[in-house]
Amino acid sequence: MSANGNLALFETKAGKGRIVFKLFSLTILLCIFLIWLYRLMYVPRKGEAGRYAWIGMFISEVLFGLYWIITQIVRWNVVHRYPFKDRLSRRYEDKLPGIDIFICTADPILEPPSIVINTVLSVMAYNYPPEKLCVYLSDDGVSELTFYALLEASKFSKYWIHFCKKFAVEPRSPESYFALNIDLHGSVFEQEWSTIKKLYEDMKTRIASAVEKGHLSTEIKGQHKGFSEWNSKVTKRDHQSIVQVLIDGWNPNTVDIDGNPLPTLIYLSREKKPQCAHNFKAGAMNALIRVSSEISNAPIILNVDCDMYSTDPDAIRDALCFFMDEKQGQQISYVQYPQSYENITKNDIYSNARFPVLKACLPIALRISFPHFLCF
Ligand SMILES: O=c1ccn([C@@H]2O[C@H](COP(=O)(O)OP(=O)(O)O[C@H]3O[C@H](CO)[C@@H](O)[C@H](O)[C@H]3O)[C@@H](O)[C@H]2O)c(=O)[nH]1
Ligand SMILES: [Mn+2]
Repeated sequence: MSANGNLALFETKAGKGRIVFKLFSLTILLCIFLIWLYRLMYVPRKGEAGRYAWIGMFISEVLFGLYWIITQIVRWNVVHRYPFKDRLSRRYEDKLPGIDIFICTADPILEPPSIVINTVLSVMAYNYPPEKLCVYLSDDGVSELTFYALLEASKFSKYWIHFCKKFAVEPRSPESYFALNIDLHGSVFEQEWSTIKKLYEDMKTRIASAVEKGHLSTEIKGQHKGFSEWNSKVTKRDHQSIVQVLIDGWNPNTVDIDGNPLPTLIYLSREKKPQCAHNFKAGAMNALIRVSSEISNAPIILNVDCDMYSTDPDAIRDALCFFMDEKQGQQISYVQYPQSYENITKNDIYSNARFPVLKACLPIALRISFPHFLCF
């Protein structure tokens, strides 16, 4: 129960088996100490064989031991946190805050535009009032192709967001959604599914052919005034700042195919000069904060890398349960979503799926039970 008699927006529950875990952990700690003691007591004397190998082993064991002790800190008092979105809606549906969503991309080859727009579309389609969402794509690769793909995505979003909300589809990255084996029940759904899939495939083909050519036709460049920012002087390490509004959500005429408002969508490529350090993602985030503070200035910022997408359309509402809880919200300034991975090799010998991390460590380290962001 929170201060003014309302039920709390999230709940904290102690994890099970904490005592057993602590006992288990202490036995390992004891073993580590015994190994260190053994190494110290039997160091080979000067001139004896194996002295340096012994000392090397001891140093490694001390480092690994200390690392292990640090990892135990986050597992010591396991708690899980559960957000209550229904309570949030009941109390704050009319007063939900604006959200600025920052997506970072840096290289159109390593992070292909077709992947970047899937990230963009997945966050534009959140179950959240669109007029309160402002999506910024920061492009450190200053790529015309990325800008073109975003322009295409801004047009497709008018169909996609409407389709997602009408049929409550998940996930909201079109690439991942259309890769699912879906039971196409009911004629209305089937018809709309096919229409949207065709629009998506056509868009993908147009983007792929532009990427393959490596440049854009005059016809494409005529589609938006923003293309005029690119000239022969623009290089990845030296260019002026580019800010282009692709969807102006504040304009009442900007609507989806059913007349519903759309989230704002903005392209940003911060200024870069060869003599100034650009500071990678951190530099991009600083630029995003400065630009967004002049445009939307939302009190909450959501940051997503361009090589992942949001798997839960209610992810924002989950985080808001933590920030807006009347009693504890003031003490929370940061919420981390767990990540999981697609495109894993068959037997996942390097544990890229990070099953143990996701199922065992993250809920503990982050102390939340949460929807995921999925990496491509
Ligand atoms: O000059 C740069 C370099 C990178 N990025 C972006 O930063 C993000 C992360 O970079 P990446 O190379 O993909 O790093 P990862 O190791 O995949 O990402 C993890 O590690 C990063 C560095 O610790 C964190 O910033 C990320 O959130 C985390 O997912 C990506 O969206 C990039 O596009 C930029 O915007 N500008
Ligand atoms: Mn990455």
